[in-house]
Amino acid sequence: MSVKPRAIHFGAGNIGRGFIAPLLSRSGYHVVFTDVDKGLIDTINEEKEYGVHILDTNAAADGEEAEVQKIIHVKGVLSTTDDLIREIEHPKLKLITTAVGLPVLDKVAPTLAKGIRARRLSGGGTINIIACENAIGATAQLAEKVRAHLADEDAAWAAQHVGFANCSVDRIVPPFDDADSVLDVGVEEFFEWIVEGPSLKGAKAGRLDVPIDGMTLTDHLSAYNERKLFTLNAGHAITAYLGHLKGLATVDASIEDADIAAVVRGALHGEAGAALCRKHKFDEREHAAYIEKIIVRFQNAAVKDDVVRVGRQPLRKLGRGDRLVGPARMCTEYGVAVRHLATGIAAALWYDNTEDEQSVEMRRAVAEKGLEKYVVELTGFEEGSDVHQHILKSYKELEGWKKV
Ligand SMILES: NC(=O)c1ccc[n+]([C@@H]2O[C@H](COP(=O)([O-])OP(=O)(O)OC[C@H]3O[C@@H](n4cnc5c(N)ncnc54)[C@H](O)[C@@H]3O)[C@@H](O)[C@H]2O)c1
Ligand SMILES: O=P(O)(O)OC[C@@H](O)[C@@H](O)[C@H](O)[C@H](O)CO
Repeated sequence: MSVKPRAIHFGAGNIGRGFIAPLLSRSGYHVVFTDVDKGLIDTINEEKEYGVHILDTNAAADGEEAEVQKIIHVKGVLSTTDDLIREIEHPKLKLITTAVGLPVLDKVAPTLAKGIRARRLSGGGTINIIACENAIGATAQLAEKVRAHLADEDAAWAAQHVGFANCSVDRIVPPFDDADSVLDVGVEEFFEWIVEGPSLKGAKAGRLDVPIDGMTLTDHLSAYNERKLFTLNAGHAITAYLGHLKGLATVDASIEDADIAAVVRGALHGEAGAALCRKHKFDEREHAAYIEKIIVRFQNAAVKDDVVRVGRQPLRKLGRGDRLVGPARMCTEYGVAVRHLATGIAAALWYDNTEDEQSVEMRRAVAEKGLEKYVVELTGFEEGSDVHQHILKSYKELEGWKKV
């Protein structure tokens, strides 16, 4: 039996293979991927390794090959089988992470509850669970869903032996098919994984027994969580929706468009940024540099990220606490006028992609309910309010941006 500490990662997709597993692996964990996709799990078990290609714009411009980091000795188990429950019982298991998409946590929760019960009955030790999804408090949401499936004695055991820590996770991992193996992923060089330290359980409270190289622990996660979602993801979404409207396929091509860049900079610097600095007392100059670094990441032509990936599930992205409406609401709370964020919200409402179920549902609702009422329903901004008026005005203006 391997003596290495083990980690199970739910979701062997882009962020799982391209970000979380590489950090776990280089920190000495044996990584077990679990996924609903049987083909993917079979391939992981056949190949047992894959490459992470670092997509660096400067290297690409100089004609250099991308650096490839090999991730070795990985294993896969299908998430719908009892093999996964046996993995959760494993005495060497220390950590469970997820990157499956926020709505999928509903499906992961009953499996985790079953695994936690099995671990208690088999005398297993303490573990930590971290949901690496783009949302504020994703792990707390998962914890609540798991507890709903636990019997009292299992919940009492979990309260002692299972740490649920929220996190903020940042690395752009686009669709990638430039390699021979389907398991290979392409990633930007940058990454940031910030985890709520006080929620972790182990030999020493507030830290992992086996630390992860590249993970930062903090006591102030909510500030970092909002900073990332309301800056990177807000800017990313606005770039993608405006790019899509103009018929552009990638994020780098979209941010090169002067009209789009002006909206993104306006939304991030003067609006979301101003509100974040007021709320969290971020240093204004440092925050401006944080924004500009993000814009350089969007410009990375080696990443070639797809606006359709970045714009996926527009209704989730238009959620009241999410990347567009969330910062707009924070602006109104902190006395900052909302203009460019209103354009971003309007651009999201224009997002028309028949292959995206939420886009289809949203465009149908715009037609059936009328834009005025639907904006109130989605955003909570009252009809006639300043932000509501600006969303409507931008929506009309953006019609002129549409590629004919
Ligand atoms: N790609 C990025 O740049 C990036 C960066 C930061 C955070 N994230 C977040 O990470 C999460 C995953 O994003 P992604 O880009 O890796 O998506 P992805 O589609 O590439 O991967 C998701 C994986 O989850 C699997 N999955 C679906 N249902 C499952 C279930 N019930 N059990 C186990 N596995 C299941 C899918 O088969 C897929 O392999 C999302 O919440 C996203 O917001 C993504
Ligand atoms: O994953 P989503 O759909 O929440 O958002 C799309 C992108 O903005 C996102 O995946 C970013 O690439 C990522 O958050 C970078 O850290």
